[in-house]
Amino acid sequence: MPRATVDITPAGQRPDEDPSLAVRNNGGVAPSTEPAPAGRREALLVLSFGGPEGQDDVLPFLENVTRGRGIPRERLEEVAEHYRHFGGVSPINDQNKALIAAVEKELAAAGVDLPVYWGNRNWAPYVEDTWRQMAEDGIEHVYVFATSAYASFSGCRQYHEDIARARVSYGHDSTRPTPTAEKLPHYFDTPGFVQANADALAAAIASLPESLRDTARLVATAHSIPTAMAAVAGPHGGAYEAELMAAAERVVAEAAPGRSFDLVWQSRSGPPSVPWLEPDVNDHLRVLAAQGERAVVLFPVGFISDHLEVIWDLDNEAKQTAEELGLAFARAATAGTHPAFVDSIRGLLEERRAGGLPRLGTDCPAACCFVQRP
Ligand SMILES: CC1=C(CCC(=O)O)c2cc3nc(cc4[nH]c(cc5[nH]c(cc1n2)c(C)c5CCC(=O)O)c(CCC(=O)O)c4C)C(CCC(=O)O)=C3C
Ligand SMILES: [Fe+2]
Repeated sequence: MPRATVDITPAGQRPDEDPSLAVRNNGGVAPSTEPAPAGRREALLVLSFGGPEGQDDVLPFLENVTRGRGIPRERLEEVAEHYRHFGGVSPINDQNKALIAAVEKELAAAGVDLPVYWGNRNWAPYVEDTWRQMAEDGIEHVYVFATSAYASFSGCRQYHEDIARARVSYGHDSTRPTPTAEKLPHYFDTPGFVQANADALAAAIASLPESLRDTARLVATAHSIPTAMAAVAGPHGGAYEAELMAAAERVVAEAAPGRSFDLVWQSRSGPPSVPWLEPDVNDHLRVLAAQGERAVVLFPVGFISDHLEVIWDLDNEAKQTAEELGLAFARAATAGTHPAFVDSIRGLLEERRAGGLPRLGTDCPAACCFVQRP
């Protein structure tokens, strides 16, 4: 089946025709258009956000996440409470371990002999430590699967920066060369990611009482980001919203053909004076109730696992909002370890190993998603 893509760049234009592409935003390494050289020792790195493993980790973790980001103290204390509610343990680490186990199994079944490593930006195992391990294991080239499917500073560029930092951190005091690396492209439009989300949406619709299934309002959610960040997402701006809209359209076309849906935002942070994408999911539920809607199905297509921002901000907060408004509520699962999603991850890896034209997320113009820090 041909791979569906959304053309974020203008017709016929490759991102690297942009004159700002003197240096690629890919850890300093231009992605190859040749097949992987025979005999090169390669690995897959699952690069993620990281999360605390207990109450003592919560504040140091939050300090790592927000260092230099201008997040008010009150917001941090509020988010700390969300983690404390779950014993200070983020579900994201177990979810990443499960994803890695599923990908390892998938690669083995397909006869792809490639070790899979795990590293994070904000908590152990830190990506710098994983990089050292990979280098010491003799790995020469790393394909990086970031646990975000979309463009934006937070979802793409920051992962490129993590890769660059990890490469340099190993390079200085070692006898072996630091491995080269390439980030795998955005994957919101891969058939497996769409299929996983569509199956989950169909199941969530089916979980409602029969009388509400056909009329329930379908609501896609994603992490809000500052509007200034959204404006510069992708080579030409606006790619975060465009990719999310494209993904949600495909998911609904698959799970509930012909039905309309809304795309709204969750988990806003930052000081109130800084504008973020709106409407917030809770405000949107109020509008829907006022319009006479009786049921909603939320599908968090902006995330790939049911981590804390999903289980707290949707299963607690948004659900409670819906209850207060008398709206029946269902929440679709994220892609998680759905076999179709895992299959598409193998596909992304094999696509890059075969060479060919690198796509957005692998080959990003130098200024892509660049945001001035607060
Ligand atoms: C676009 C996006 C994704 C999706 C892409 C991706 O998945 O990467 C995402 C994912 C996640 N965000 C997460 C957690 C947090 N995000 C924060 C803060 C922020 N997120 C932002 C954006 C995003 N975030 C932004 C613009 C900020 C403001 C600070 C800054 O400009 O960088 C804060 C600080 C407190 C707060 O302000 O909320 C926390 C604790 C977790 C882990 C959950 C768990 O532990 O299970 C995950 C997967
Ligand atoms: Fe976040």
